[in-house]
Amino acid sequence: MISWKVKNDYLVKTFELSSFTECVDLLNEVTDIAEELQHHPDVSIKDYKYITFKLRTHDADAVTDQDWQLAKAIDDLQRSLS
Ligand SMILES: C[C@H](O)[C@H](O)[C@H]1CNC2=NC(N)=NC(=O)C2=N1
Repeated sequence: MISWKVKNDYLVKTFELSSFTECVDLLNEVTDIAEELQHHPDVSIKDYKYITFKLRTHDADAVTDQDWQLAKAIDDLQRSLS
């Protein structure tokens, strides 16, 4: 699995899943953790099965530990759903 990369000042990862539904299911799970952490990703779904998360701490105008914490949580959720 491709790991998170810093691109244009965002921490970014694209997951190739099996379907649009799997992308939406992952996003629904991420919603809960984002609310818990009060830290929210930018999200896009492209070509029905590629979901991209872009993380950045707006308050700090940088990638911070909070982004890495959310990134790890997204990886854990994705693993738990697969
Ligand atoms: C008050 C609240 O905690 C902040 O506005 C949070 C909300 N969610 C956030 N999400 C992200 N990605 N970056 C932030 O700086 C941020 N700030």
